[in-house]
Amino acid sequence: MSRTIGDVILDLQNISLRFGGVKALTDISFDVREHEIRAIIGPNGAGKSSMLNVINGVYHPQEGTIIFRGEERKKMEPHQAATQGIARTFQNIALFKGMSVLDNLMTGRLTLMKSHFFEHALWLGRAKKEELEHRKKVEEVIDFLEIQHIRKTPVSRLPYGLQKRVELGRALAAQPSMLLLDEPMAGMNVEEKQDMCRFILDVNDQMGTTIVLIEHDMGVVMDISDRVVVLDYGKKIGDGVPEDVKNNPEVIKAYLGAGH
Ligand SMILES: Nc1ncnc2c1ncn2[C@@H]1O[C@H](COP(=O)(O)OP(=O)(O)OP(=O)(O)O)[C@@H](O)[C@H]1O
Repeated sequence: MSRTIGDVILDLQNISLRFGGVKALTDISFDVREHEIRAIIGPNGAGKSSMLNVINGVYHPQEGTIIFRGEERKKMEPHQAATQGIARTFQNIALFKGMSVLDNLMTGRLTLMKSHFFEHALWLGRAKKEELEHRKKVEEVIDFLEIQHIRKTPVSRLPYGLQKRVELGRALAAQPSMLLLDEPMAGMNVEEKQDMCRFILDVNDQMGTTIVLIEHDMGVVMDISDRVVVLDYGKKIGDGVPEDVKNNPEVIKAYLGAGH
């Protein structure tokens, strides 16, 4: 599949979010188009993770409007985000460390499971059929991410870079139409970063998944993103294609000021 960037599917309008006296986001507006890779960048504490949490319903903004696939809301609820096909990964890996890679990926299917807990426990007809279907999808993700050799390994025994890949796998197991990635390459060596870049591009291209990503590595951001939004102290200071953002004086000043 060769991707074509489509219409706006997520439109964030005038979002403001406060925690007591801390203004995490002030009047932020930007949009995300179908199939694009949209990066959110900015110095530490700029409000990037808060923005992802607004998109997937973990944080509720005091002001603003979120329009996702034509539905307008003041806030998103986590279950709405999940059922509407939004999945995310976290800055600090949030896997079940004692469980195998396969079982961790199966937890990514939970929101899609229809049969009742008791049917699963008793392995009744519908549950059995459903579980086999979920297994099949998870095996597809395992093949896609080239992690067949570690499918039975407990996550705690894996090197950091592979744990990050498993976390991507768990998000993909939910077959999201939009994937929110919070620093997918943080703490990785060059080779691990190259692998992760390739997988992100493949997910976007072959699965058609729209990607919103926070990343500190500017080389990576400028290489793989279609458009970049820049936050600083909770305010938007830049938005556009990588070339424009790179040459935006306000962005350069914010980064130099932050010692990047
Ligand atoms: N749950 C919370 N309670 C109180 N303050 C919060 C909370 N979450 C974020 N903040 C504050 O909001 C501001 C933005 O934080 P956020 O984590 O969104 O920034 P960030 O750009 O993701 O930073 P980093 O690059 O360091 O991860 C910070 O001042 C932070 O302390």
